[in-house]
Amino acid sequence: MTVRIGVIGTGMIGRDHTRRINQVLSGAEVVALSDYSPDAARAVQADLAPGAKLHDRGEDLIASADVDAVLVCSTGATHEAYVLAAIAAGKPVFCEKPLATTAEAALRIVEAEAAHGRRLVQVGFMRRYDAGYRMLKQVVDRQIGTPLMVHAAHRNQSVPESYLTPMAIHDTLIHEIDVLRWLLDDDYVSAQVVFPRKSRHAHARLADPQIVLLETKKGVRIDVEVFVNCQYGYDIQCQVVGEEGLANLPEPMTIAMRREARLQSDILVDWKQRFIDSYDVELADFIQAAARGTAAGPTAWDGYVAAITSDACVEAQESGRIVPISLPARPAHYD
Ligand SMILES: NC(=O)c1ccc[n+]([C@@H]2O[C@H](COP(=O)([O-])OP(=O)(O)OC[C@H]3O[C@@H](n4cnc5c(N)ncnc54)[C@H](O)[C@@H]3O)[C@@H](O)[C@H]2O)c1
Ligand SMILES: O[C@H]1[C@H](O)[C@@H](O)[C@H](O)[C@@H](O)[C@H]1O
Repeated sequence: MTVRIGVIGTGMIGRDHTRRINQVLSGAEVVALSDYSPDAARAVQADLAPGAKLHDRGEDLIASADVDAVLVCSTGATHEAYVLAAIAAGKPVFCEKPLATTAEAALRIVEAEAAHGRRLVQVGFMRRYDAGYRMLKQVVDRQIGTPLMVHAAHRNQSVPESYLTPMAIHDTLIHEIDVLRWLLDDDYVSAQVVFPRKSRHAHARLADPQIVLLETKKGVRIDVEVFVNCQYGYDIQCQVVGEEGLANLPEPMTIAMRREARLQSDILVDWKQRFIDSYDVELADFIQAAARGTAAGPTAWDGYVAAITSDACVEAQESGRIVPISLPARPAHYD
């Protein structure tokens, strides 16, 4: 069976996922496209999906009888409405992170999926599919004893002026929020944000860098440096310290070169390259599950927990205080 997919939002990641589905993966085809800007959808149609139908409204794409499953790749604030519409139509939906921009909105999605009675939502937390994080998880689970601390860093080379202080949480840290609770099999109980000296490369409305301190239910202490104008490249670091040893996330594969009396290797600059394989694997998982009329991978519940945690971190940014995080009990169907 070929899963007929409609993509809503044809910006950077919507375009890249369309390429992936039509040129890299098997079992699916992008048959419909929609974007708030019709030119963006037309450009992706011309470049990557000549047979796809263009829809002015995402809601019409979701309702179309030609579409079996939906990818929501529009800007974060628009996700909730499209995911709810896909659930109402009974169609599997892959939603890019964040699932929603507030915890209340994410909860509405969790409740709609529960009322539907079957999993339909996969959230685009692709790091869970990354070979490096998967290797790290195996080591953390079996070889370094009880985890005690995590030191992590999320560095982007630079960000545009439209990127504001809270986006360091909703847009960037959200990857660590999800992947670290998965890695540790744990949840968060509190968040604090502290601000080091500001980089001169950060614009007026962005505090950069930031250090986010999270504490988990099991007592693990986590520090994540978010530094989105680090200048030198795109760099994701993660070190777990356990009772019997420590483990580091592997660096991306690169050539170590000896030249002109220097040992050198390249550092990536573009986030699209850093997790390129994991995007392929997450969408392959989505396609396989969608062919069975359901969803796999990171759940709406994971998206909801990430939203609660993000909200706490933003409150911590604003208040300067340690903000408690309390999660409702996880519904049994997400076990
Ligand atoms: N998983 C990842 O690593 C990753 C990477 C990048 C982006 N993302 C997420 O993907 C989403 C899109 O990010 P992007 O970088 O592609 O942004 P982008 O700005 O390049 O593209 C967003 C597109 O959505 C369209 N859009 C806006 N409102 C819309 C609406 N109401 N209906 C339909 N289309 C609408 C815009 O016209 C634009 O073409 C964001 O939620 C972002 O956080 C995830
Ligand atoms: O939307 C992007 C994307 O999620 C990247 O993975 C992250 O490193 C960036 O900080 C964020 O702006």
